[in-house]
Amino acid sequence: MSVALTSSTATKAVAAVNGYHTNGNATSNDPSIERVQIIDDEKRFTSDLTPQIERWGLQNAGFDYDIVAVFGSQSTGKSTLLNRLCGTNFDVMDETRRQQTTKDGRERGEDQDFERKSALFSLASSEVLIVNLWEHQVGLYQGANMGLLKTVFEVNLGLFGKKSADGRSQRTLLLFVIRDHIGTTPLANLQATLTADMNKIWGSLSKPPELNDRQLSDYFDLSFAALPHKILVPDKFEAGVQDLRKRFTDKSREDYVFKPMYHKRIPADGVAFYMENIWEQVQSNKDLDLPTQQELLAQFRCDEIATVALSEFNEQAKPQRKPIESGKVVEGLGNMMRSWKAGALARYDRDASRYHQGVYKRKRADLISVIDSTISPLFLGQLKNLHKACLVSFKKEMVDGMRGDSYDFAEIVKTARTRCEKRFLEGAKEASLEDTDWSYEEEFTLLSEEVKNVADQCRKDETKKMVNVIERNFKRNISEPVDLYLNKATPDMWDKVLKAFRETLEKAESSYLTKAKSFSCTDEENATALSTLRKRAWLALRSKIDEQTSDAAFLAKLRTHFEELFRYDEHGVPRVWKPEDDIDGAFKKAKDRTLELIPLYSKISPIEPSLAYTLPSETSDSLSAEADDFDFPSTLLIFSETKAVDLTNRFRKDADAYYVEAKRSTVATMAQIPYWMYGVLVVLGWNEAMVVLFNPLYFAMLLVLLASSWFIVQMGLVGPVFQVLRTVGNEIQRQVSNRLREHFSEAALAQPVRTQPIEDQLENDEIKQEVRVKRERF
Ligand SMILES: Nc1nc2c(ncn2[C@@H]2O[C@H](COP(=O)(O)OP(=O)(O)OP(=O)(O)O)[C@@H](O)[C@H]2O)c(=O)[nH]1
Repeated sequence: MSVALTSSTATKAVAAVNGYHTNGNATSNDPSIERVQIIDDEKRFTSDLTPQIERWGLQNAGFDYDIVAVFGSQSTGKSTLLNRLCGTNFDVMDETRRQQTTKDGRERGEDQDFERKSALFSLASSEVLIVNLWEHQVGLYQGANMGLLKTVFEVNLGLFGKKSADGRSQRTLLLFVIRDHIGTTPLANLQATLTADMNKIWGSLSKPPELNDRQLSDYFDLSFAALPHKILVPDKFEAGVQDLRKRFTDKSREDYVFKPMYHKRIPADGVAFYMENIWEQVQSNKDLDLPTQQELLAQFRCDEIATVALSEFNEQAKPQRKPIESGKVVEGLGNMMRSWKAGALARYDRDASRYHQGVYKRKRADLISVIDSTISPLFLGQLKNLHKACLVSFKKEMVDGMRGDSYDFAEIVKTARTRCEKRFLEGAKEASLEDTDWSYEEEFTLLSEEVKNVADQCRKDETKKMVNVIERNFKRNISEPVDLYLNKATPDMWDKVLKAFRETLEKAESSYLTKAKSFSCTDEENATALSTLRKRAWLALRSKIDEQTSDAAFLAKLRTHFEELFRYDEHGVPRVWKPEDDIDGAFKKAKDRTLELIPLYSKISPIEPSLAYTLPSETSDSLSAEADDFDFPSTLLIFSETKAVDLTNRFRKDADAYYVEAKRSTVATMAQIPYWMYGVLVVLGWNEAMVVLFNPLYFAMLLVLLASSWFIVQMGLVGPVFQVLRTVGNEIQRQVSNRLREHFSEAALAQPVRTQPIEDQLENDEIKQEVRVKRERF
């Protein structure tokens, strides 16, 4: 596809730029053939070029476009030629009216400067500059407008004299189209004349000193074409134009005009900006340095392209920001980021790689760094979320693993840690992009530390649990021996208790050590746990002892002991006190021996010194959060002195009560019926017994009575029958008493037997008083 650009004669060169589009009303609605006036009458560059390039469908054409400019005197058929060569629709002057379509210099006044600038602009922009002239103008310096050409060459040297950044000189094709060629003078001759003229002009140029030795051929290729007379031989003219057109369209031809070396290498999407820049430079009369222009253009365009690529990239990245910020691990984030980045770079490369390579590469590096810095928060967020998720699943795995009764703690930690770290590393690697300085090492170290802390905490909890279980078992195991030994007060009682304590503790310790192996506890931890265990065991023992030596329990023990001594004889037979028995002596002995137990129980002190157990006082319970002030020696003491005195007193009261009871029982024995009374009864009751035996009725009743008694005894109903009888008797007695009370006065009934009061025989005044009160109340 070609874009045509026209220029004009020396006087019309200014108009030429405008003239390209002067009558630029579209003759068709087809946007692909719409025209645009690039520079208006006010020398302003149009803002409509970029949209027009899009409408032409050239936006993404890259280098696949060409620019041709035409240069020539007024009304030399420039529009006619371009319309035929390039399919444009420039207005052609009406042949009958001879009014030019390109605005004349006369209309805008003689503006040599604008003329020069427009020529300059045309040359800088196009690959092929058509120099359009009548045959008869050949060899005529003024007529062929060679003055302007000279200027163009001079400026051109300023423009293209220097080599571009990539080392090549910008070349332009000058295509001389000789119009109304009659044929008298062969084209070769005309060509030679024009070439000679060109070289002459070149020679007369005032060149910059450093370019003094440069030839015309260093910058320009000359090419020639002749067209027959359009009016006289229209058919031949049209055929000639069609033939010339092939040089514009057929790439395979050797004389194809748009050779790549003439191309300005400006991508189509940057042409507008490039042209505008050139025009601005031309306008401000600055020295035109095309390589710099190309660089400037590249910077501008690369920025634009990068911005587009970046906005597309941001659109893609945006939806992932929320889930990551909300703490979610986005699966396949790395792949997504990779594909966004690759997409953005591909987009950039496609459009920007055609521009100045240095700029393109520099901007590409900038783009990469912007992309990386945009997605690096996603990467960091993903790492953080991964860290959290891995830690949570590690904890869960630990908890699940420790749910059963039998498990290998070390194995559970190992498996869970390996899985957690593997998951993190896989996720982190997936999210890391190549060619970045992103690192997940720090996060990984943090995770490893936290995993270790969690594992340590679990181990501590487990150790605590284990110590608690062992402690419970210990308590269970120590309970029975302590009960047994403390209930039987013997001098070596504490030896037995401590021996049982040591044995049970040894078992508990070895059970701890066996289990602790799978926990991979350190020696230090083991030492702490064992010392805690010992302390707790000791306290458990002590609490068991406390249970056995509580006031009530201990007094009961003393009473039992005393009873055994006082109420039972040495064979364990209960004593029945007789008046002649030495109750006082037995009482004193039993009491003294019982009181001996108080010092025995008051302190944990074995007879065998090796059995004595000690714990360092600073032993702390590292597995319990409670602060404690443990003082081992004080735990050996069961009763204080005061407490011992108190217990002694309380026991004495109990013992005295026993003594009173014993004394009473002798009084009760004394109150029994004397044996001789039974003899008197037999003698006096003999007659009555005989009557019963010899009276058939009484005898039968006696038999019935005896049979009933035998039956009751056989059925084991003696107890219930006595109970019934007792109840009935009591009731009768109560009834009789009531009746009697009604008939007799209290004075007649109250005739107490005067005996010496029992309390007078007691030693203790307090007990005396108590017995007295009780008796009076009774
Ligand atoms: N004799 C002759 N006349 C031509 C030729 N080509 C075009 N014309 C006629 O010349 C007149 C001017 O043609 P244009 O194509 O408008 O010329 P132009 O150079 O574009 O004119 P301006 O833009 O006004 O400078 C028209 O009437 C054409 O028909 C040619 O090769 N020979």
